[in-house]
Amino acid sequence: MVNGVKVDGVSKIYKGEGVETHALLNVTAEFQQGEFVSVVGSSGSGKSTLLSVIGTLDRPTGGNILFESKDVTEFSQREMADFRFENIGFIFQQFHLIPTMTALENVMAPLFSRKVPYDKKQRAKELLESIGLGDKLHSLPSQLSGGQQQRVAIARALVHEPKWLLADEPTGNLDTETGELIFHIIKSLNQEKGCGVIFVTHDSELAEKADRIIEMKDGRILSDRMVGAL
Ligand SMILES: Nc1ncnc2c1ncn2[C@@H]1O[C@H](COP(=O)(O)OP(=O)(O)OP(=O)(O)O)[C@@H](O)[C@H]1O
Repeated sequence: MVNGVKVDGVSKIYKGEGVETHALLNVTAEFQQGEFVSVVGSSGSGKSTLLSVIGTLDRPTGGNILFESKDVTEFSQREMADFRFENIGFIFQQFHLIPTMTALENVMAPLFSRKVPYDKKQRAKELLESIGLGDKLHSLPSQLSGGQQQRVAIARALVHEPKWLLADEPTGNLDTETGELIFHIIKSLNQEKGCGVIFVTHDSELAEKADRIIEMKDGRILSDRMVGAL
């Protein structure tokens, strides 16, 4: 029984116009529930691809991905969508907020077509308040700074209390200070809510603040170590 996520011999080949790109090559790693893992590596090393296949946004070409022993690579599209809703929140470098919706509406958006046993508006409001946006509930994204928009995106990713937060360079568009603030918000949510975090970053200083660092190169894992255990 895997208590978390097991990536087992996963490969991903992109095919297009006669060219094959081996984005992931036989990658194996385990992620324990609740841990905070950074993923680093040069551009094109496969970090985003790894996150996409773990998050069921994309299917691997080979290998298996097990969440608590359930193999998500065998799921239908529909099963994958339900699985994602229940288990995974994403944040990206681009905030991907809906420009015509307020902060509060953006956070509630993933819940619109879902039946949930709690008050959607109350949940979204409390989450925004907890990350310091209680006075911006009715602001549109265009009225918010980059750091505030990313905070809205974090609240949206966590509104359904997923077991995993997958973050693809969430500080990439922010200045250093704001990037650190965002990192600390994610770290404290990881500690408070117990959601595991896989955090792709180019920022080696931030990466060192995780529990564990995975370094990728050419579609493979080059190193996988606990922070402080060099
Ligand atoms: N949809 C796609 N079609 C074709 N090739 C792709 C696709 N997505 C990624 N790739 C290729 O797969 C390889 C890994 O890309 P990936 O985006 O995972 O790297 P990365 O480490 O996240 O890079 P970066 O740090 O620049 O975001 C690259 O060679 C990339 O060009």
